Amino acid sequence: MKSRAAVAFEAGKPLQIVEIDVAPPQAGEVLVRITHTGVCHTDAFTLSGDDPEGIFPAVLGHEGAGIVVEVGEGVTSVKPGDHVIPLYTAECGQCLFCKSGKTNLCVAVRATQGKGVMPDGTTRFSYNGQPVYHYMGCSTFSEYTVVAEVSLAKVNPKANPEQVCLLGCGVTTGLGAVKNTAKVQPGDSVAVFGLGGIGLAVIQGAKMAGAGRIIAIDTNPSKFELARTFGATDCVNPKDHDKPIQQVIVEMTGWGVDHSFECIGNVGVMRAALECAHRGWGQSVIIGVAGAGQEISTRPFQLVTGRKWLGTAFGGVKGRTELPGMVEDAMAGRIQLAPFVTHTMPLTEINEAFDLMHAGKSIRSVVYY
Ligand SMILES: NC(=O)C1=CN([C@@H]2O[C@H](COP(=O)(O)OP(=O)(O)OC[C@H]3O[C@@H](n4cnc5c(N)ncnc54)[C@H](O)[C@@H]3O)[C@@H](O)[C@H]2O)C=CC1
Ligand SMILES: N[C@@H](CCC(=O)N[C@@H](CSC=O)C(=O)NCC(=O)O)C(=O)O
Ligand SMILES: [Zn+2]
Ligand SMILES: [Zn+2]
Repeated sequence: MKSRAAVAFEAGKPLQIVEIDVAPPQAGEVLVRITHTGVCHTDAFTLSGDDPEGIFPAVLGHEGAGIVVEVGEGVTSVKPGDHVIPLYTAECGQCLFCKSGKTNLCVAVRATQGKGVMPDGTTRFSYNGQPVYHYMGCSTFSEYTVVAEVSLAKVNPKANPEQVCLLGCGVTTGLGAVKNTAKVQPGDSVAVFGLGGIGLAVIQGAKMAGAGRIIAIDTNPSKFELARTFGATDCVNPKDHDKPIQQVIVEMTGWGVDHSFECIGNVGVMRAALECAHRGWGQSVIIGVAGAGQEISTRPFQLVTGRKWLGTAFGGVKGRTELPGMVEDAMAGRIQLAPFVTHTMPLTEINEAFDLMHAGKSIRSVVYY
């Protein structure tokens, strides 16, 4: 079948809106009509050419909501008409990782997903007879996409897709990082570096966890108002200080914060986030994705004196098990999604979403089909 799609033909170039061919779902696969998709910084990261797993031409996008159109052989957990959120972190329930009870990092389709193909090693997308690759197992920048059954969470059909698509990545990652990775406790102090969709979701999660002081840090002060709305108690612009930001945070708090979160993808800031954690027990969670060849560093003394460095993917959330409940929470107002959606646009204007992100003018742009 034909599908309108925004294709990344080349790194560093705008997406092109074209009509691609989408082959039918094979065994264990599902054809989904995407109705809405958020644009996450990770899409921009891969488009920039910095992603070691980046492969072109590809249909990017991984923060979507849609409706099942057709299922391949053997698919039993979803049927045509079901409302779904594609998952870049699958949940098969059978692999070593799923069964461990220790992680959400299912490996069922991860190896082929990283190569831009479906589990059988081939792609369902083509343009002018040439292969176009999948992305993060989702490819939500195509109106019709093919996804592995294990990469779909079935959700309440009454949910607003313009908002719940954000549970496909940004908001879930931030909330989950607080709850599952850092395990923030009532009264704990928190520092959040980077106030995009991820950082603001961390702030929302910290507030929900009953955190005491929540320090929001960004070089773009236009982000502070929304950060305060979500629960930030202090807002800090590193550019206003003539000393390292970690020193600023330590001086503000005495010994540093109980938890810090890096939500940018900047290895220098990752170091600062670790070094503003409390002596003896402070921990720092890396959420941001850094480019190929980048490495983190700090003095080992920072760890010797009790700080911990952690990381999280999709906030440690098991998508098929937990997303349906998170959608219910959003519908009941227990999770706020509306404030994240600063812009909406049709697919034809998707490049504007990237421009707004790079200009620091958006939190989330949601594209509709
Ligand atoms: N680990 C995971 O599962 C996930 C990771 N990510 C990653 O999280 C990061 C954030 O994503 P988004 O919120 O979508 O990005 P965004 O671009 O919307 O927000 C980033 C924020 O960081 C701020 N910033 C940039 N440099 C800074 C600096 N030196 N100091 C302080 N603030 C600075 C920007 O002004 C902006 O407000 C990206 O690296 C993305 O790839 C995103 C989703 C899931
Ligand atoms: N492909 C990159 C790494 C990209 C990455 O770290 N992705 C995050 C999700 S970012 C979402 O917006 C993640 O969950 N990683 C775990 C995974 O299994 O991909 C590289 O190769 O460096
Ligand atoms: Zn994302
Ligand atoms: Zn698994």
